[in-house]
Amino acid sequence: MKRQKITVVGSGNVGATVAHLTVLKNLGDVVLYDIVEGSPQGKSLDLQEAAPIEGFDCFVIGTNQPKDTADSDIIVITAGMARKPGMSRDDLLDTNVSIMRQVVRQITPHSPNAILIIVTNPSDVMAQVALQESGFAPEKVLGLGGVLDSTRFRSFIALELGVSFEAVTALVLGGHGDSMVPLVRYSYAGGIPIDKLLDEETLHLIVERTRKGGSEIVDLLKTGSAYYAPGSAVVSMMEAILKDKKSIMPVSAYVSGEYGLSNVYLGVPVILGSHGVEKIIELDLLPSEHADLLKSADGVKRILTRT
Ligand SMILES: NC(=O)C1=CN([C@@H]2O[C@H](COP(=O)(O)OP(=O)(O)OC[C@H]3O[C@@H](n4cnc5c(N)ncnc54)[C@H](O)[C@@H]3O)[C@@H](O)[C@H]2O)C=CC1
Ligand SMILES: O=C([O-])CC(=O)C(=O)O
Repeated sequence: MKRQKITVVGSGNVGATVAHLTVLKNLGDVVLYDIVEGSPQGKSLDLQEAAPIEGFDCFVIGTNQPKDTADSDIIVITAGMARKPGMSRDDLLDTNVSIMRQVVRQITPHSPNAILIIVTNPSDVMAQVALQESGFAPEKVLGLGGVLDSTRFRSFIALELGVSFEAVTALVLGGHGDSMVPLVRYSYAGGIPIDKLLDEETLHLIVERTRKGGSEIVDLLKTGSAYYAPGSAVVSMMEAILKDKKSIMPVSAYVSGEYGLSNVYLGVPVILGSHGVEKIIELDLLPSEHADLLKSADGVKRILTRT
């Protein structure tokens, strides 16, 4: 069987965490790429040296050469600036859009069959930039958002109920920003709808905390943004693709008519497998939920016009 090859662009907090989790789960060989000399090389050697203890059989290399990423099955792009307190994700647009264009132009021609997972913020807009620059099919380009926002939502519900984290499933749709749409109606603990277990006011507080989940970490860290939960979210998406799991998860996908929306990346539930986004699932939304989704899409489209 061919060894799977995963390129992680950007060897900073999120990139290094993704690389670490990837090898711990034995998902494939990892190439860590960055423009800064020494950082990807040092981090990858450090990771490689954990192999005998952790029992993984993956090669990890660090590089500043795009050609070393050739023939990757998945390319995760985390290159770019992270926000600091007081900034929104959209404030990163101008800096990160030029980094995204440069990275996609340099890296993707070496791996024409790869699936791209875009992490760099604002991630819905960056996914669209990556789509344009790569010329890849839309189902092969997806963004991180919903899986991270949903794991935060799930964590807050589990903490409030004092139950197993695993027992909670929950869904967050929309753009990965303050107008994301946590769906209480599609969230369960042990199969029980959460509105049967928590009162309206508590649910409202949990929804608001989820919407501001990224900022909550930024305000605590002060020097950058979250990376452990984002790393886990990315690796769960990678695993779905590499193992052709047909997982149902909310990812930022290119919608073409679904939910009455077109030509925009937005968090929607999809079936994720070896072909990338294999199907977008259209849920029956209440008028208020649909209105929230449209509002969130408008926000993404507004930023898109500035690229
Ligand atoms: N979509 C999401 O849910 C999330 C998105 N993010 C975003 O991910 C990005 C990365 O965050 P961190 O890893 O915390 O930042 P970081 O500052 O720790 O790492 C960024 C890395 O990108 C590298 N880089 C910059 N320009 C590059 C280029 N042209 N080519 C290759 N590498 C380049 C830097 O040298 C640095 O190593 C940020 O934009 C952040 O907002 C972070 C968490 C979640
Ligand atoms: O908040 C940020 O800037 C990073 C991010 O997207 C998140 O943690 O949700």
